[in-house]
Amino acid sequence: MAQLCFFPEAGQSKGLPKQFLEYVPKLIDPFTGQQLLEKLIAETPWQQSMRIMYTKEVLTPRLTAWYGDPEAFDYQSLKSTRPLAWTPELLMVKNLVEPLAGATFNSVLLNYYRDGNDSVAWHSDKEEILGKEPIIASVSFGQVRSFDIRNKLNHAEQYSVKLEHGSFLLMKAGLQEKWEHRIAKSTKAMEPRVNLTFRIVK
Ligand SMILES: O=C(O)CCC(=O)C(=O)O
Ligand SMILES: [Fe+2]
Repeated sequence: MAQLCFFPEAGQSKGLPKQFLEYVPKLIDPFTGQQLLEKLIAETPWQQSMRIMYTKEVLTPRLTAWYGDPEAFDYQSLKSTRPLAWTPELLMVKNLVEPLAGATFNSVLLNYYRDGNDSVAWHSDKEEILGKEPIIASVSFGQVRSFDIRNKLNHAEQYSVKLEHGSFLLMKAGLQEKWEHRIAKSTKAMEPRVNLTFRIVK
């Protein structure tokens, strides 16, 4: 794997399980990042999905979109809609992250957090379709948001990384088994943020 910076910036809490995470604050320069952010917000066919919470159906508190190699997996057996075809912008970012991740991704899930009310609740990405010990590469644009992680067996063990505009976060093999993550809502005014999570769907 290429040599990465290990959390060189302030703003990251101490004690992060760095064996499972790599963070590069400036993978993409701010100007290019801003252009990508605006284009992704304007041109992505964003959807708001439903999920079951206890017994009620609720709207996911953010917008999402799914892109990928249509021939790489049987999306019908995944009970999923067909992924959208890669755009030049998404391929550009994919080509940047693959050498850092040491992996070739066949899909990307986009998350659009419109403001501080948008969030993703505690979860780990460990669906069967991602295989055992998945590697996920995450790239963020726009508003800096806190990526919190907590130990599944001891919720008091909690850390956070501030995901900056143009930054890269690698969730390495093993993270999803022991740790959960979230992007919490914020009562402070928040500008839009778009996050790309590159994944390998089996
Ligand atoms: O927005 C983020 O940084 C995290 C998104 C996430 O956890 C996911 O898509 O599974
Ligand atoms: Fe996640």
